[in-house]
Parts: sequence; C-alpha cells; structure tokens
Amino acid sequence: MVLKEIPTESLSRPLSRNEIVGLIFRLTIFGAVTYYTIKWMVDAIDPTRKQKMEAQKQAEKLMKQIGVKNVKLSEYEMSIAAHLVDPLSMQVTWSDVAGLDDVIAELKDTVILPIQKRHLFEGSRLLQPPKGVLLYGPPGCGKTLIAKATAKEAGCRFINLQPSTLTDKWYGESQKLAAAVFSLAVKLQPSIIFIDEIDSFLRNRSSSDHEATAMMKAQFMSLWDGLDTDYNCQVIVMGATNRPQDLDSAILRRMPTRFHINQPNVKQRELILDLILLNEKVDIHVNLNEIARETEGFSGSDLKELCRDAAMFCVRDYVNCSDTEESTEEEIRPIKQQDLRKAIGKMRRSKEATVPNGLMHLTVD
Ligand SMILES: Nc1ncnc2c1ncn2[C@@H]1O[C@H](COP(=O)(O)OP(=O)(O)OP(=O)(O)O)[C@@H](O)[C@H]1O
Repeated sequence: MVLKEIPTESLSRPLSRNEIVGLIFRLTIFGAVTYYTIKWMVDAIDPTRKQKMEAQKQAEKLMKQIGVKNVKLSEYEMSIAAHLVDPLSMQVTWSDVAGLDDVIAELKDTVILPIQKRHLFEGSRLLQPPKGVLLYGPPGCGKTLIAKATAKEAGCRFINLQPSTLTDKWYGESQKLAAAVFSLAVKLQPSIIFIDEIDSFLRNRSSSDHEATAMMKAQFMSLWDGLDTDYNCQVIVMGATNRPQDLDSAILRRMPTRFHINQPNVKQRELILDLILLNEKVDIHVNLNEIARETEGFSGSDLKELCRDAAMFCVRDYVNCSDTEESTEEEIRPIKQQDLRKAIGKMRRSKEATVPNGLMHLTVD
C-alpha cells in the first residue's frame, strides 16, 4: 500500500547523488548510535566496572600527587597505578628498621647506589641494579619494611602489587594486567614492583595449574626478561616470601640478589625493642636486654604487639584509677618492666594457641 503511493518511475530510476550521500549519512549515524548503545550496555553489565572506575579515580589522584604529567595510561595501567606509592609520601626510612644493618648496607651498595649515582655505572653492564631482588624469611621480621625503605631511599616509585590484583580478575584480563604492571613501571621509572608473598602467585609450575594462570606466569617472566634487554631501564622486581622453597626455579633464577631476613636474635630483639619504645614513656628501670632474652622466637611484629600490650596496661590502669576514686593522676604512667613481662606471657599464650607445636621456632632457609 505504501509502495503504491510512490510513483513507479521513482522506484526504478537510479538514486541521485544527493540521495546517496543522505543515505550514507543516515547509515553512519545509525551505525554510530548502535555501536555506542551496545558499548554502553556492555559497560553497564561489566561486573568489574565499578572497580575500574574507582581504580581510575585513585590512580588519577596519585599521579597528580607524584607530579607525573603528560604520561598517558591505558585502562589496565590505571588499575595497577591504584597500587602506587609515592616515595615522597612514604614514611618508612632506614631509621625505622632495627637490627638489619648488614642487609641495609648490602642493599645500599647493590640496589640504591646504581640508581642514585646512575652516571657512575652507565658504561658497565655488570654494575646495573639487579632486575630481581628476593627477601625471604619468617613472617613479621621486616621484609615489607625493608622493601619500602629501599624504595624511599632510592627515590623509586613503589608499586605494591598484591598477587590477587592479577589473579582475581576475569579470565583474559590477568595477562593484560601483567603487561600493564611492567609498562607502568617503565613509564614511571625508577620504580620497584614489590610483590609480597610472591610464592603464592609464582610458585612451582604444576600440571594442575589453570591454563590461564600458567600463561600469565610465562608472560610475567618474559616481560621481566624484557627489562634486562634495556640497560638504562631502572625497574626492579622485589619479592618477599616466607616459603622460598615453593618458588618456581625459573623465578629464583631471575632473582639472583637475595636477602635472608631471619627471626631476630637476642641483640637484634633488643635493638628492635629500643626502636619501638623510642618515643614512648618508659620507666628508667626497664631493662630491654632482659626482655630481649626472654623473647626467644619472637618476630619484630610480635615485639611491636608486645610493647603495644604493655602500653595498654598503663592506659587501663589510668582509666580504672580515674573510674574508682578522685584521681590526682594527670598523666598515664610510664611502661614498667612488669608490664613488658606480663605482655610476654600474654603473647606466649596467644602464640601457643594459634601456632601448632614446634612450628614457632621454624626458620625458612
Ligand atoms: N627489624 C625490624 N625493625 C623494626 N620494626 C620491625 C622489624 N621487623 C618487624 N618490625 C615491625 O613489624 C611489622 C611487620 O613487619 P613487616 O610487615 O615488614 O614484616 P614482613 O616480614 O614483611 O612480614 P609478612 O611476611 O607477614 O608480610 C613492621 O611494621 C614493624 O613495625
């Protein structure tokens, strides 16, 4: 019926030039609208959309903070940039690390000096900063602390990469994210890619590995090797692990510079206690050497917890005192030896309750 109303000669005659242009124009508009509508719908149903937007916001804020301008980041680099720490805003320095002077001295020579005094090492291929550094040892003994202090002292940007950032993503994305880790680190160099619990994501390759995981590992290693081909590239992968024996041998080969951060000995425990209590109110009769001798098997983080408990006993006394009588106390009393000893007892009981027999003194080597 509609066709009937159109004169037959209009149907049979070829289209005029204007009509063809008009048709192409309308088709283009229609195509563009369809494309953007579908894209918008796909984006709206993408379950990681919210995460991506948050990461992008955080990344933009961080990039501004660290004064990185005119560096264009891809969507994947943005989500990695959300884990970026600026050396200027980083609080940890060598003075926050106690009892690890030997490790610090070696790190200064092998990692920090080649970055800081780049011009001295430019001609040498042997004296470039290592592309891989492994910190290994029992939990809570300062591996993360050392990594952060290294980045701070070397003035490196610090990408704190949680293995889950790469592995939690949807299939296919982890490879793009792994590539983004390296490309971002290169754009922001000098930089350190820090991977805590590196064994959890680069462990011994096994036949039970998901195909995507195996591919991501292989890709991660080839990207890592790519750093080696450019002698001017100042990107270091620093990994920390409690279980070096679980690491893939191919990974160990890529981390020839290794530091054993062991459970602190008595002297180191005394130094750590000294540092933790440096700015606290401590009774002059406190003997930290004695406390260090009584805390065999305690890590740095256990010692920190112990001191926090001891300080809390003082706070509790103050609160109880002001609750019961008209207290004349104006200040919280200093930490005494007995507070520390009481805290040791408490910590031992909680360690015994949570750690299976015999494992408490296990060291990894
Ligand atoms: N050598 C040390 N000097 C000063 N503080 C320490 C030391 N070792 C540990 N600590 C304290 O313990 C906390 C935990 O240390 P850190 O996170 O570096 O341990 P880690 O070895 O990385 O442990 P994990 O393997 O559990 O990540 C630190 O924030 C710090 O307060």
